[in-house]
Amino acid sequence: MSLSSGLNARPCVARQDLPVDTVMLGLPISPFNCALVSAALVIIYLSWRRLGHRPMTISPDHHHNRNYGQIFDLDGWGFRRHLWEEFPAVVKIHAFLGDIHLSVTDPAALYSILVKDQAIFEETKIHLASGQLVFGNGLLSTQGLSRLFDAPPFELHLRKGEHHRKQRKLLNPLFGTQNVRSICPIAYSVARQLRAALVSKIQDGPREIDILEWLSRSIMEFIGRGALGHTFDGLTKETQDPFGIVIKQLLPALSVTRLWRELFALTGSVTSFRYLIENLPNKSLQSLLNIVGTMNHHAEKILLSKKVAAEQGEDSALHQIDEGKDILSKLLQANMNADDDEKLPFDELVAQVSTIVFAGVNTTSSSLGRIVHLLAEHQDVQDKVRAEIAGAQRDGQDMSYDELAALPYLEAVCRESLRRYPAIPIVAKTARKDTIMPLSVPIVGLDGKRIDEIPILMGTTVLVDIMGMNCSRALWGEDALEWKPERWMHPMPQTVLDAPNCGIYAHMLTFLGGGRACIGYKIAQLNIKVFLSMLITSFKLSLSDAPIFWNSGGGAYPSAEPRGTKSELRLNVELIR
Ligand code: HEM
Repeated sequence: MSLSSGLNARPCVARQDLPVDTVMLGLPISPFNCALVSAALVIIYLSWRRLGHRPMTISPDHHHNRNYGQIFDLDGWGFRRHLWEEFPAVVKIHAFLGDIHLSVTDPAALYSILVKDQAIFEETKIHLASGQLVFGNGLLSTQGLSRLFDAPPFELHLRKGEHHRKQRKLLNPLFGTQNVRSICPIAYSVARQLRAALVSKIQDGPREIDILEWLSRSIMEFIGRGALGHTFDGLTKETQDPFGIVIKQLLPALSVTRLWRELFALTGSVTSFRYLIENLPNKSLQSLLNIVGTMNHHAEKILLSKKVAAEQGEDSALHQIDEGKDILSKLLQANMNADDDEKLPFDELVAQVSTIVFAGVNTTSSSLGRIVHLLAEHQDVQDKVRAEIAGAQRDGQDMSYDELAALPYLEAVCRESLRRYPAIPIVAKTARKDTIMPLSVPIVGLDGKRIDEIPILMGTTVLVDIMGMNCSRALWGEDALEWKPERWMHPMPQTVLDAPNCGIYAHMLTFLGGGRACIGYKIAQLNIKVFLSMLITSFKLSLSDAPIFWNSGGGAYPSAEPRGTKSELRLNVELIR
């Protein structure tokens, strides 16, 4: 076949030096080359099966011929919006190597994917395999809720069953309101450092500043101290903590290696996936591995120091940063007190450390960055939020978690920004067995037939269009695409209340829903509100001449040029108090 002929056509110089029994398809026999050839054969077989043999009855003829790359394009906003507007509910997307994905915005279908049938709709292969490679067995990468899926080859290679649920059971209470309340003073302490850093930049008068840089550093510091009991010192030292540096490098490193990871995930095995990545002499992949190595080394160091403190009991807590109020210290305590079969092993605890920083920092920076950008554009809203906070503060004292949560206009601004501009606009899930996906409202296929529900075949990937549902006109009204904090000062539209509620937050999908919803959403809200209240009462933020483009892709971030790879958000900052 063409694979072998292609390889045989290569110059034979290298082969002539080798004994006959050490070559295979023109490559020297080594474990890596065997794996490479096997992987290539599996990938070719899978692509052939997808292209030629995949039944096309899985979705309505509501299909779209454009490339899947457009959905994840850095400038994919327009294309996605076109999809929701032209094809509400469900649309067929042509994906990698001829695969078909369904992009979904229908609330009943989303309820089925995220809540009712969440055991069927698991994380995609690339998500799980990459997560295993990068974090090990952390929350983002352990397999889900069900023992249903024992079908080879993919599931055989992942640790199955209740793994993810077991981790959530131990971790969920630690991210609850009580613990979030107790880290509120840490948020204020970091907010004051943020204020001091900005004040030092504008001593000589108002100035244009890349505010995102400072927000990201502060959020990293808050998550470091509040969640891990570790200071990155990102606001005080010029040199940055090595753990902080690699955490920042991880997302870009994952983006540039996406194609390789997509390809290797097709082998259906985490072991082969890891083997291929570790052995392919490719600069980007090797750089990803270096980042992962450094990140895990530091995560382990943090955990070991916390573990020693936890074992020494309460006295040692007093000597720790923020007196051991952080979530990791509490996790270690909970793990020590848990029954043997509920305990997490050491490697799974290490995996949670980098998972939490990775999942928390970029998303919160992006969301807070978006809010300050919107407030710079809408000075009237900025003034109103400032007046509300100033009116509620007693003698300049920090407001408690509950007092902040009770400010209606601040809440409205946060909700509306998180609704209209979710930091993660799309996530993907794969059906692990054949199922039926219901629809709230029947749709009409291109053949004119009415479609009430959609049969989904095992292996089909569905794209949960978070932004599409958050901005659905059918749910939120004709003004759904406008940013209007005032909408939250009135009762929610009946259409939203009547739709199946699949999100954990304010009837929207920004923090997703179901068993894999964001575990840190209360921390994110606390973080956003404390930092915002400090910023808005100290500074006036306004637009400068610097251009700002919001890029899409896996997660939203601003840059100074379209499709910019460097994130930045330059605003004018003026001290007012
Ligand atoms: C505004 C800020 C945030 C947004 C918009 C956000 C959004 C999300 C979304 C959409 C998911 C699901 C991802 C997927 O299924 O692929 C998720 C998961 C997760 N988030 Fe967040 N997040 C935010 C802040 C945080 C914070 C502050 C933390 C931790 C301190 C955190 C920790 C996590 C973890 C550990 C998961 C994985 C949960 C699991 O699979 O069980 N997030 N987040």
